[in-house]
Amino acid sequence: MRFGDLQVLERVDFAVQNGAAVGIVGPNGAGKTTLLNVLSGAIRPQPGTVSFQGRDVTRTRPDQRCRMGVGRAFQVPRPFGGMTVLENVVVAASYGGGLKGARAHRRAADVLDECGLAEIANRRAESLGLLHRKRLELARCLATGPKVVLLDEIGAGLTDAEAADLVAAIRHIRSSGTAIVWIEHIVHILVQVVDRLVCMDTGRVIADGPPAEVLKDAVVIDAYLGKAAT
Ligand SMILES: Nc1ncnc2c1ncn2[C@@H]1O[C@H](COP(=O)(O)OP(=O)(O)OP(=O)(O)O)[C@@H](O)[C@H]1O
Repeated sequence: MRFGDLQVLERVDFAVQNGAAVGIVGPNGAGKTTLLNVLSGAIRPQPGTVSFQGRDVTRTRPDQRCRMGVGRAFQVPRPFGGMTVLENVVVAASYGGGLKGARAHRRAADVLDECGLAEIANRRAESLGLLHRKRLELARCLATGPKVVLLDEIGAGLTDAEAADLVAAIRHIRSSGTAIVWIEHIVHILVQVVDRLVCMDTGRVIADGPPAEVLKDAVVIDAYLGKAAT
């Protein structure tokens, strides 16, 4: 993937198995969000292919990929501010999940429970603080009934207690068989959920494997962890 003269992803070969949980780390500007954009269909790789469950989806629109089971939670949540929390999740269940009427409402109610939002279901999204906005972003993603969720820095800005709740919620998602691809700078949170870590730097995958091994890889320490620690 390139933007003008800027090569943002280069020879990235990346596969996620059914039900797997993969963390993606790397310095700012490494290309992590761009990779999620390619996987979700927001941008088309040039050249390159994206497959989902054995089907080439490179030319499939993001909304169609969502209906197929590719869910996404964005780094900067943008809910429908004038709608309530419940209405936002019903929209996701209906348009992203393809459910109608009572079934969409039932899915939305279940997801609100799962994400700890049931008590504020009738609040307008525009009135929410950061924690609840992040939870709503996750809820909207889950309401689409995904087979894989692409999560972009949903832990950023949360307190330790809030992050612990988030870890529990994401573990629960995983236990239901949904695969997880999670970009996160807060590595100690990430490794509580994932069993594989991919480190990117300047558009390339520089390490890919069990978290304990990736975190002590000299190349990863030099490109990412060393800089993060200083
Ligand atoms: N639409 C775009 N047009 C031009 N350049 C872009 C575009 N999107 C991303 N970039 C550039 O691509 C590079 C990778 O950006 P990307 O957001 O994928 O990095 P990242 O690893 O997710 O970073 P961060 O950890 O800061 O979120 C950056 O140099 C960014 O400025």
